[in-house]
Amino acid sequence: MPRLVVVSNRVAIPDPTGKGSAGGLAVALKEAFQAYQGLWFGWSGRVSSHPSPEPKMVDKGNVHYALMDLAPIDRQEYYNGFANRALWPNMHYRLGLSEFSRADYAGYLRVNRSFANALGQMIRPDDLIWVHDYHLIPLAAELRALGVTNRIGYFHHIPWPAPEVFGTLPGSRELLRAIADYDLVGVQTDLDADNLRRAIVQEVGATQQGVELTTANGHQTRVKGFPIGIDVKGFQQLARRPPTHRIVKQTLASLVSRNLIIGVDRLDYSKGIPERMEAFERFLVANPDQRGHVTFLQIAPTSRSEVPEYVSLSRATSETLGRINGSLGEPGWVPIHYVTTAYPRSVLANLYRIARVGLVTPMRDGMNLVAKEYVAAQDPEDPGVLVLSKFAGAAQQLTDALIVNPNDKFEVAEAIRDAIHMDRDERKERWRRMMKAIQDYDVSWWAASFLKDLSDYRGMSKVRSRIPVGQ
Ligand SMILES: O=P(O)(O)OC[C@H]1O[C@H](O[C@H]2O[C@H](CO)[C@@H](O)[C@H](O)[C@H]2O)[C@H](O)[C@@H](O)[C@@H]1O
Ligand SMILES: O=c1ccn([C@@H]2O[C@H](COP(=O)(O)OP(=O)(O)O)[C@@H](O)[C@H]2O)c(=O)[nH]1
Repeated sequence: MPRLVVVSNRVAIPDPTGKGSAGGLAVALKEAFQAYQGLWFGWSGRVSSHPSPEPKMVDKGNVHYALMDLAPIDRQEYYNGFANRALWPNMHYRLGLSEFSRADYAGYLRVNRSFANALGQMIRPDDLIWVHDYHLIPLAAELRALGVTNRIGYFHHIPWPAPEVFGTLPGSRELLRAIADYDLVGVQTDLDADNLRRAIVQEVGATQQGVELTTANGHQTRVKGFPIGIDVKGFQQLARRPPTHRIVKQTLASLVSRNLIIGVDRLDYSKGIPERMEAFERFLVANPDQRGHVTFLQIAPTSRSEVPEYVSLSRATSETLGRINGSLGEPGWVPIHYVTTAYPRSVLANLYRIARVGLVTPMRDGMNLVAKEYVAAQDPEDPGVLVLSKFAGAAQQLTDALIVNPNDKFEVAEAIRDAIHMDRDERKERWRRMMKAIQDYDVSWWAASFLKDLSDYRGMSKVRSRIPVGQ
């Protein structure tokens, strides 16, 4: 059995108390690491003025964690800058927000190179290497340039936009060349896969046969959709537990007999939070009988707060919230409850189960695990209704949600109305079909099918003679 080497920007070390809120990737990889001996390499999350070029090693269970600190300039240029101010908005179709800077791009390439230098020394000949996320696209190219011939896979968690959109980003062709140095590239949906294959053919001159692409140097790359799933059973168990957390008890007490609508998202412009608040406002204006009978709880943990666009979003969201609560609220009833704290998954599971409507309306989203968690948490005998944006990857699988265009607040308002009034039989039938979709493609399926495809790779991962990107 080969060793599994996972590389990601954020590394989730298990919380010894077991109480911490595990991130999506940590849960997703937990099972993969049970089947393989593992090494997980990435950023420690710490910034230090003189970071060591060697990782700090931490051992937990059968996984070795190799953690790299970043210098302040690296964090700024690589994470806040190129990854989150240029790539993230471009890949979420927000070209007006995409800020390219040559210095940031150079910082992005520099961090990828220093990660490759540190990781390259730890690689054994049979290791399977699995890289995650847009922060690390050039990593395989850098490893190849160091002589690493192992099988290397990459999973892209966010949307891959149409070639015409990605092509607007300076450096995009170089990044496409770099991505072709992976042996297997996984994306969330078939549409993402089609977009990426078209771009590699158009910009790098690769030839295509089905999901296989061959570049001029003879390297074969397979680009396929592997929709990420959740730990359905684990989430169901959490949701069935009686509410003990103060926040859940308080929410229940404050609802009295009102219906709860819930939204849970990082405070990110891709999630459409102010737009969703305005759709809820429209719902209340169009359905005055519902005023005082429904509460919308939006949980929106602060995210990437050093990036200017996120600061503006935070301000705009608070303004929208204040305006709506001021104009439609009544003594004893606040229409929208808004919190920017992150809650543990156990609390979310209880809240999802209480909520009559799950409102998941991103403007664009790779997958959106919250949509799947909301479904998993429901009471089979009295399930709530999921209202889901057509632009979330999850909409490709959860076709029994009420699918909406988040740009149309009238349409979203009507879906909220339909969800509130939907009879129990229809709710049960829709829920049953959505449950089947998330059970058939859960997180174990995701990790196992990606790793099987990567293990089966029989192409030749030759050392590149060409210069790595950015030189
Ligand atoms: O690490 P941060 O900058 O705080 O951001 C949090 C994570 O956001 C992104 O998540 C994506 O992956 C999810 C799971 O595949 C998917 O459901 C979602 O649609 C994506 O937005 C990002 O890809 C991660 O790197 C971040 O850690
Ligand atoms: O207060 C919070 C808000 C979110 N989450 C978790 O964060 C993940 C968000 O994943 P998603 O794919 O929906 O969006 P992302 O933030 O990765 O873009 C989900 O597993 C949520 O349960 C959490 O643990 N606490």
